[in-house]
Amino acid sequence: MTSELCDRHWDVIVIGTGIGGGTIGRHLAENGLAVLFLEKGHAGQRSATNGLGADTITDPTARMTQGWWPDRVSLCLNGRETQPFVPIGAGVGGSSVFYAATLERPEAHDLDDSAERPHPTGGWPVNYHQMLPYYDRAEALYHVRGETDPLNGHSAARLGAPLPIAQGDSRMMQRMRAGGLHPYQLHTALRHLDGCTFCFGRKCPRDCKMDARSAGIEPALKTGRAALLDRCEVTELVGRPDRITHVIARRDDEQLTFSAERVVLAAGALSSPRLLLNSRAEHWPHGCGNGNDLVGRNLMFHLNEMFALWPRRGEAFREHSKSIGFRDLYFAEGLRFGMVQSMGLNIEQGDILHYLRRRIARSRLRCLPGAHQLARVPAIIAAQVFGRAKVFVGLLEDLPYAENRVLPDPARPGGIRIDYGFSEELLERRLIFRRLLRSALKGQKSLFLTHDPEPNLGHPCGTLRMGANPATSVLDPACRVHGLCNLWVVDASFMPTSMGVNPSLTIAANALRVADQIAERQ
Ligand SMILES: Cc1cc2nc3c(=O)[nH]c(=O)nc-3n(C[C@H](O)[C@H](O)[C@H](O)COP(=O)(O)OP(=O)(O)OC[C@H]3O[C@@H](n4cnc5c(N)ncnc54)[C@H](O)[C@@H]3O)c2cc1C
Repeated sequence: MTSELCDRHWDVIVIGTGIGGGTIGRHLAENGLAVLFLEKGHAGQRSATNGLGADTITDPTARMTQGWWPDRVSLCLNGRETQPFVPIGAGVGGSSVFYAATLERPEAHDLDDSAERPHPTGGWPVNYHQMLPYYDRAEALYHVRGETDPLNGHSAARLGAPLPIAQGDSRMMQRMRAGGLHPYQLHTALRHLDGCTFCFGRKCPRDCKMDARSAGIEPALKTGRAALLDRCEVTELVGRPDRITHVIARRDDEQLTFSAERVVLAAGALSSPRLLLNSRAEHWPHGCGNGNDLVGRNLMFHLNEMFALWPRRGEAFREHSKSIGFRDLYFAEGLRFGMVQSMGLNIEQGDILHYLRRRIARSRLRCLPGAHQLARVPAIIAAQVFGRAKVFVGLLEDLPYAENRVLPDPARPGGIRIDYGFSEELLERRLIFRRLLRSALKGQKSLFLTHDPEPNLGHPCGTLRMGANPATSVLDPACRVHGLCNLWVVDASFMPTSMGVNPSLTIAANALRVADQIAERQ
């Protein structure tokens, strides 16, 4: 079968099957194009009920089989070198099979420049109004349900009805309203079949949670015009100065060559730049599309500000529901922050203990004999007095800086290196965000769980930024690599700024926009 896939000249090859790749591939296959998906990870393991245990979490083979990125990355964070595993997917559906399915729209100022809300890059080359029909379509494709945000009221025509809300959550929303906030039920990509167990943060065994697999790859394959080759890592793009002619990949130690009229790169914001930088030729001496040394730069993550909120005495959360969000601090005091949302996690005594011990380890108390054990006492008291708490996260927008970048790891062939530092501007904005959060939560029993700034390594973006000017961007406004007539990028790399919301709805909407342009050029 593999040789048949290699022999055929495809209409489109899509590299990577995450939200970007799955969404565009489905749309193109449904519009009559022959699409080949090439995916580094496995197609199997629809459900990950066994998950990764303490004994397997660092085992590359187990990680790969379960759909997680297999290798450690070399991370230089603010000058400190570490080798963590990053929480990104490597399997059919990419990271989205593990995501929490919160598909929220950004706000107009995330994309547009205006006198009231100046945009840090002067604005995206596609404005909010132009994106709106694609947000509608992406919401329909991913069966997004939830309540309209009372502060924005932007088109919710396509939103499905929110799920019935648990009593504890409903009371918490009432208290938030009484405190002047404007909470609403989060927008979630969920068909909600009978017996739904809310697979937020883990693989859904059915077509209930809508991700790139259930809403992208599987419907694409059903058209009969698409094919998928898993365990197939693309290692190089080959071509003429203005055109990709071949895609080189490795599968089971065998080198394979594929060809197509068009190539769509959707390997994720950490991997797509690496592939371009590894694609060198006489006419691409610094890598494909890298004439201006921008490939891999402007890497952004959100900063996570996590806090716990406790219910009132006598109230309890019955389930790990991920239902509440608010945008009161999205843009405040003339600054860009982001939305706040529940994470679908409740914390108990053990989690509070863990948190307190982490704080002690960082403070001068760490020198006190027995301080580690002493933390048990306030943890037990907190858990008994307050009960279980609900965890929230404030997503703080990150902005692009050229020195923050991803590149092939010079120390490990095939590896990823990330150089990332917190700018002064980000750290200052973070302090203000925390102050505003504290003030918004006044009168509620709350506890900040984040101490040091924490980049959300599961939200990388911006590494192949889109722009009208080829001197300052890698992709043109249609997400085509400047100077190449048949290479597009549709994963999170294209984003000029990280916005104040989760990225997936925008990645999906943009993939539909690019798909329309490719289909029209047929
Ligand atoms: C635990 C978790 C929860 C999250 N929750 C949310 C949420 O609620 N809402 C939200 O909007 N976002 C969420 N995110 C973030 C979101 O999942 C990602 O931003 C989004 O899925 C990224 O999609 P992508 O298309 O850019 O790439 P990816 O999902 O990274 O997909 C890229 C794919 O390409 C493959 N690939 C890489 N290199 C190659 C190669 N050389 N050859 C072939 N294939 C290759 C990879 O294996 C992978 O399958 C979450 C992320 C995590 C980890």
